[in-house]
Amino acid sequence: MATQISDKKRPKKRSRVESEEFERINSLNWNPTLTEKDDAFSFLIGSNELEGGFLCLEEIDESEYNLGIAKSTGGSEEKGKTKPKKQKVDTKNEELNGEAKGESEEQIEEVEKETKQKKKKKKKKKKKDKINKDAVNEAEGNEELPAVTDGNDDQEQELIDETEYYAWNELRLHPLLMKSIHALKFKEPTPIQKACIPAGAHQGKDVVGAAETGSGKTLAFGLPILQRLLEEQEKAERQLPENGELDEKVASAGLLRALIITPTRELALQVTDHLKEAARHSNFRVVPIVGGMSSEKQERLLKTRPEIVVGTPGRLWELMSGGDTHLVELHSLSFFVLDEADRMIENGHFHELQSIVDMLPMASKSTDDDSQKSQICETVSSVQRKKRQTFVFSATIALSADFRKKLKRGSQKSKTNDELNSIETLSERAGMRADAAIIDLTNASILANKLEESFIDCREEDKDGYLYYILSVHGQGRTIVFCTSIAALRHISSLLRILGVNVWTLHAQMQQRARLKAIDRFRGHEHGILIATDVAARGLDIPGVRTVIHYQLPHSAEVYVHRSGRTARAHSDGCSIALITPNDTSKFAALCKSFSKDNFQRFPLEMSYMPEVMKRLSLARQIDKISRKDSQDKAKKNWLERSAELMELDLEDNDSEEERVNNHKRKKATSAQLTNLQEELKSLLSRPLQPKTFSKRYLAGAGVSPLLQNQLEELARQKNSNNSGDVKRKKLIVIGQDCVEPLQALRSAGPETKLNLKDMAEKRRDITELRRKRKETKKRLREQRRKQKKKLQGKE
Ligand SMILES: Nc1ncnc2c1ncn2[C@@H]1O[C@H](COP(=O)(O)OP(=O)(O)OP(=O)(O)O)[C@@H](O)[C@H]1O
Repeated sequence: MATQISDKKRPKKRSRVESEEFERINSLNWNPTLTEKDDAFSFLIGSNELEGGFLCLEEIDESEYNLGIAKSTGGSEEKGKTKPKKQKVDTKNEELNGEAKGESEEQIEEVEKETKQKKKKKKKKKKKDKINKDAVNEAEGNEELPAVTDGNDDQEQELIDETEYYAWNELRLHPLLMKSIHALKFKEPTPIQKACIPAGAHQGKDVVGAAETGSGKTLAFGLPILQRLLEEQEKAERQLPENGELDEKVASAGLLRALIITPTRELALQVTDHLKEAARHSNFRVVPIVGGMSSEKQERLLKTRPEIVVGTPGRLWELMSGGDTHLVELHSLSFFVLDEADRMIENGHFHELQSIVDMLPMASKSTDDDSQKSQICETVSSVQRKKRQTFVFSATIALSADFRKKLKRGSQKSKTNDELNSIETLSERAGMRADAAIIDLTNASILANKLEESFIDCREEDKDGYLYYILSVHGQGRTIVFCTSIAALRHISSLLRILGVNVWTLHAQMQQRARLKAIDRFRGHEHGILIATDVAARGLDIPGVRTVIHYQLPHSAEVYVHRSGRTARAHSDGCSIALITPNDTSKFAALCKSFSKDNFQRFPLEMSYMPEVMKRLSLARQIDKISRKDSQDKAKKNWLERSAELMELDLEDNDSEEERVNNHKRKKATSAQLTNLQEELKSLLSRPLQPKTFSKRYLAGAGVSPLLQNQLEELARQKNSNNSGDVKRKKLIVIGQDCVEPLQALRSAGPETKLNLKDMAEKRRDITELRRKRKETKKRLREQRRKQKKKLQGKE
């Protein structure tokens, strides 16, 4: 019957998408038990609620959301039953589709009418948004911004198997957000997203979130923010008169709704991009405010009054203290986020952050009377003036102090300013409520699940050799090499470049433009190598990073976790290799202790490569030394000449004729030596790195043809499968430049590479004891000698 009426009443020329949607509506199960009084959609939501096991919702009109997504609701049992159905994504039709579920024909007509009206309204708004977005685009220097689409765009209508996205349904996200999630092809929410979205988006709670690196924390706070903003927007629209005049006001209000603070500029830009992706089907604008870029440009960006601002504390505070109107109108702020919160309380960020936090209106102040004072706020309905939510996220919160326990105990006593340098006091000052949801998904080791860790113990002077070995023998996939100091970074990047290894560098003393360029280039190269300081340790999300090398150990366990977390992100795996010198052993043991690790794997090395590695390295070091000396001399000379010029002095050449000749000769000899060294190295580098001899255990794949390489690999596979029952027999693996990436080498290595950390700790204790005894003996001997000397002197 439904089909007949719809056929009669609707114009015959109907779009394919529309007719598909109506077929789908008509094919839905009719629930005859529903009375007119019942909420038309409650049976849909209700089932979802039961299956999802959610708590009551706060301030949410459920019938407005989840409708497009609800078609596959019914919980896990229904999951299997639902036929995978390919359909075009079209938000408007989804709305229509969802709202029409379980309705009579008249209701369908009504819905159609309503949809048309909505379409009209949205068109108007779209025009407005386009103007706003264009302004942002212009201010960002034509930086690409996703266009606001209404879902009618043909290119957007990809075929999507929505049943694949079933796991998202429980989270009841707005259809526009689901549309972005489809576009991002995120089939299911990550555990931290699953846990944070109900608390943050539906219960309106403050959230403290801890989960491993690369686990999707950005969307765990980003989606709740966008969900609530979309809800508010729709509520406001519903409450406004049909003519749409006030609608325009709401759209143009342009209040700051969410302020997200990150510790590094790169992370702020990345979070911005990520949120822009998620918000691409809404009209909310996300803008980055970071140091190292023109403040005028950023002020222009803020003039477009974006709803979401992501920034670093320094630049944000600079603009806030300068009185930027958009940033200081904080009464409208509904979300305050501290990403990588534990880094924020460290030196260098803390004071600006503290000042920003102090600017936030306190909960009591942000009530109605306060906002009534603001003229702008009056144009926005009260739905936009809810309590501010605070989100505090990091992979390593649980490592740093007893923040979690304190929050659980509700020990929220106010502290003095001096004591503010801890996450809990900072969050408290930011207005975090005592009933915040604490979501800690970190395991005992804190480290990412799919991360394989290893180490190489070596002498300080051999570090460069091992680094070159890993990069040249296993140079597969993207690699980040972490240094603690910029001097070390300069040293190894220079050596590696001389050795013909193409590397990019990233450190805090670089200009922002160069920093971003380095990341971009690294991102664009499948086997790229980035040498970085800890400025790249946190948050940087570059897909395909297969290996992280700790050239120097970091100062803290947190930094180790974040550095290693640049690999094995989202659903991928990866490995980390730490280069440990005798000086590092106690630091390393302490690190292992903080991760509750009992054994660690030694990275498998084919030592027969080392003579060739060291030969090349020795030449590179000599070349580096000569070039460095030469450039230092030139810099010194330039400085002298410049200073003399400034002081209008003539530089006298005091060298005698003989000295000048000798200098000239020396220079000529050095230059000849440099040329010889370069020639020698060039000839070595022209052939692939070869092992000195074939090892019993490994066959070297370097320098062999792909065919032979395949044959050797096949042979190795056969050998390994024959040996599978005999664990103790060493495996045969093939390593080579075109073959084995570090993770694979690590996985193929035998059990002998496992290092028991308890044994290591015992050995260390023995060594310490030995040193102590030696010291004591020396002291005793010294004492004896002194006494003997005294005796002798007395006799004399
Ligand atoms: N539901 C999802 N399914 C698949 N991939 C996802 C999902 N959510 C996020 N991602 C992707 O996972 C990667 C890591 O996400 P994100 O940067 O948010 O992690 P993080 O937990 O903040 O990491 P870190 O602690 O290192 O900052 C990103 O590339 C992101 O696009």
